[in-house]
Amino acid sequence: MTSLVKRFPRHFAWGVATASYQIEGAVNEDGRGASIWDVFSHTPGKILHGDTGDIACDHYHRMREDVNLMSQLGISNYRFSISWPRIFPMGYGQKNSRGLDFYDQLTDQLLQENIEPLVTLYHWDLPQALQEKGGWINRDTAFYFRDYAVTVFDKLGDRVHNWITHNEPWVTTVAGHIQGRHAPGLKQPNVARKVAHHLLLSHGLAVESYRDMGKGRIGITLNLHPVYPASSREEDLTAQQLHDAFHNTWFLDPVFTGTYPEELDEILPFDNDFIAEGDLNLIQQPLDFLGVNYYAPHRVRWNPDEISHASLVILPEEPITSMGWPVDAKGLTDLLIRIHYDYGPIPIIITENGAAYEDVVEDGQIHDALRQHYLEMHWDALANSIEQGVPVHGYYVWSFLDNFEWALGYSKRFGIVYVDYLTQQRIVKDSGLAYSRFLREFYEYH
Ligand SMILES: CO[C@H](O)c1c[n+]2c([nH]1)[C@H](O)[C@@H](O)[C@H](O)[C@H]2CO
Repeated sequence: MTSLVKRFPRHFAWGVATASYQIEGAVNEDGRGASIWDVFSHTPGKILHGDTGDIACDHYHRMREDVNLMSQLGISNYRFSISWPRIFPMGYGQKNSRGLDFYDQLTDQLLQENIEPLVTLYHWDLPQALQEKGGWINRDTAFYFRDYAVTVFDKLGDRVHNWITHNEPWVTTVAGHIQGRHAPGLKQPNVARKVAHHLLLSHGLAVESYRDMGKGRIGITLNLHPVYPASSREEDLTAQQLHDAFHNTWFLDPVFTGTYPEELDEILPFDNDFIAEGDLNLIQQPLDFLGVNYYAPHRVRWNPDEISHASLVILPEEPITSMGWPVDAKGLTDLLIRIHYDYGPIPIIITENGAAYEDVVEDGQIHDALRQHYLEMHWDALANSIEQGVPVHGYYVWSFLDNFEWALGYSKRFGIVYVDYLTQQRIVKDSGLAYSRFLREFYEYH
């Protein structure tokens, strides 16, 4: 492993990541308002096994224990998200001081343990009260988001210097408003362009506000995939182009060039009456970094029945995780090089990378060799990217803890720390111990 640590720069930020609804629990405590995920998870049939985030990892009550465990493992960077309905139970108006206090205490605890926070403002848990006013279909939500962001910047900005406005607006747009498999559970493709635009507008408003308030770094996190054609046939090359627009440039282009990709109009035609003068300038304002969530590449073949006119192809011989996602670390290198050369020298942080596998507790240990190998292959791919000139500044494992995996509930485990949901016991998996050893070597070397 020693050779690998030498391939990363001295100040490279190694960390772990989580998200509020997936780990906190305490959904009815200390003034928290309902989120769209509380409503969605309590709607019969939406979540596997009827699981909900009501308790999750009980992190709201175990925060100090969890931060201490990170410190024991030698983790020095922690990405977490803030639950908007803990701060504004109705989404706007009267703020909830006890909700702010939780994140205030979490931030102080992290800093006491020399762990640098990276805070995501929105990881999908919209206040239900705003959904009842139209949610992201309503342009007002973008401005309520800005006001929420300003409140959090004001409370934590003296100690938090690294911010992410949105986690994966594509998922909110597509899974939440086209496919219906995520909250708010809508199947309305005709609103998708508007939802995506309002999410991006809210990003721009938050960045603009931060520039007036803070001196730290702010970016956005996008879920991105390299897209490979299944063959050199013309139709598969067309599928690659359209799928790339649907999954990648739909959000990369407005953020970095202030335009929407024309290919998208073939897939999701729209009348641009919801785009106001100045919106795109606001959306494309300079960022300090791009957060990239990478798990797997997409290999596609032409399929006009799919919204992106493409179907994913999994090769019979390629290894997959328990999510059915291919294991292909070179895809990370290909993706980062493409971003670097298509969108300029923007610093990149891998804000999520990890794998779900079936974990078995044996004599109090979890020998998750497949997850450990997945992670180590991706660290090597990341080093290759850096050696090819891509300015990668950090990497966060998804996830620190096993947690609520959205529509799949607790059936999928991504953690480097195992959570026994009956007892809430934490058990560090072999992959977590390996990460700890790697970090120790890295810090000793540098
Ligand atoms: C294609 O994977 C996406 O980029 C993605 C994967 N994941 C995510 N986005 C979300 O940001 C996390 O909340 C999920 O728990 C995590 C694991 O599913």
